Amino acid sequence: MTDDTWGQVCNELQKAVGQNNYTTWIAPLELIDLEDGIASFQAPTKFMCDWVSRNFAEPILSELRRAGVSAERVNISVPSRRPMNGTANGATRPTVPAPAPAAPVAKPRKTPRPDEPLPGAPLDSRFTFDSFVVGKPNELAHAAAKRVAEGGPVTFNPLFLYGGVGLGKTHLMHAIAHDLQHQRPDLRVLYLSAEQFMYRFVQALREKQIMDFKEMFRSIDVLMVDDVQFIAGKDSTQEEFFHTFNALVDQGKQIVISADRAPGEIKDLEERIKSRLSCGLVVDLHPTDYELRLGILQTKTEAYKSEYPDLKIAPGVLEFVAHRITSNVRILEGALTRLFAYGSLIGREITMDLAQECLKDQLRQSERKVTVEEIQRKVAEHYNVRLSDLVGPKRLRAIARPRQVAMFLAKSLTTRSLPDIGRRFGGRDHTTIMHGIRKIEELRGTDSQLAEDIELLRRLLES
Ligand SMILES: Nc1ncnc2c1ncn2[C@@H]1O[C@H](COP(=O)(O)OP(=O)(O)OP(=O)(O)O)[C@@H](O)[C@H]1O
Repeated sequence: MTDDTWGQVCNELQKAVGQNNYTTWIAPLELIDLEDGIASFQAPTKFMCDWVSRNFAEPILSELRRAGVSAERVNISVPSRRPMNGTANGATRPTVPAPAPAAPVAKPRKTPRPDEPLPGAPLDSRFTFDSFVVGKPNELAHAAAKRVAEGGPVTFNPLFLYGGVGLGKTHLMHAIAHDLQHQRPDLRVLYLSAEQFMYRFVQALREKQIMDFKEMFRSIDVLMVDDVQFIAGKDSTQEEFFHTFNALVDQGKQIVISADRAPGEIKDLEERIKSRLSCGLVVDLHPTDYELRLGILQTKTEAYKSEYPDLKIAPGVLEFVAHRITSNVRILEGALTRLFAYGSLIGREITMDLAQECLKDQLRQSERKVTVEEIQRKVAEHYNVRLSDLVGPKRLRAIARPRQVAMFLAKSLTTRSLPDIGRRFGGRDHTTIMHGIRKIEELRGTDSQLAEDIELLRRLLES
């Protein structure tokens, strides 16, 4: 086979397997010879040799045949000793032509040694299992993380942790890494964010070090990737992540992933990746409840007090903060730090008044803003009427009463004016709204069912 024929085959292969796969897997192959119907290639690493044999031998063979080469089999091997130029036996052989334009000369490749430090993100020494407070909303995630941290046989792969901002995903991943470092120092554990994964991948491409990148990632025993939603829509990074993921899972290595939502809900993430991510254990960290928030505040206060024994905090203050700041743990921690700083600066006990004064901005921000539309939706659901009827002109009592309840709640739970509320109820006049509100105020005193409904709706809307 001439170099021209092979060049032609390569062009067709690029179309058949895609540019990315071609560059990663086929371009680095070295064509050795074609004898007795066997097309022999050499791959730079064992991993690559296995991967290409499993995934690309078929397309290579069929493109060879289409180019008129009589080949029956493709054989890929790894050179026992590779001289810098030429092949194992020293003869100069045609190399697979690279499709990309000339790029900087690649640095010599190196195989990762087990003792070589991994290019992960630094671990926060405060994020341990000891400092993680467990409550109902996070108990499953905590238990699963603990299991992975034992470093025993892989039971679920991957462990996929998801939840809203600041609920402890990163904390748990760091805690796993800390424990593994102590209990299983023999394991190569790598924690990094999906953004860092992409950055390293792009850097490897730029520096023509992609094989080093692949080998490094495939040498890991426990890989943890934080905020995986970041790679959604980034095609080449997704592709590389997918291959890394598969290679590790195939080798029985543990993977832990975190994201801000469930795999199936991450927009612009390839279907095959979503399905791969879902096939282990998917656990969500629920928003905190009052007990968990209070537990976190108490734990952090105790830790603070052990360092600053003079700190005095009046009874009820932590309960007040846990009750009022409900957004996420990061904001809760921020509020507590602010309280401590304030208390130590003025050198007084942190009382309820002081807490209210010091946290007024946070308290205002975390006040839940209920909208008129939300109220209408919830009321319509509760009374089983259509939303369009609730805001429409129908005067039937079965619709008029829920509508008045919604008007009443809109006035008491939002800051909207009566004319504004009227506009949101199908353009009604403000006097109609006022009439509706008065009617409900009156009835509430006598109709206990109505009073109960209103209380329930209020709680639902404010939760
Ligand atoms: N259950 C908990 N016990 C103690 N601290 C917690 C708990 N949950 C969260 N935290 C603390 O809250 C802060 C935010 O947590 P973390 O960074 O792990 O959130 P995250 O879920 O990764 O958020 P993001 O999606 O923004 O990355 C950290 O300081 C962490 O220690």
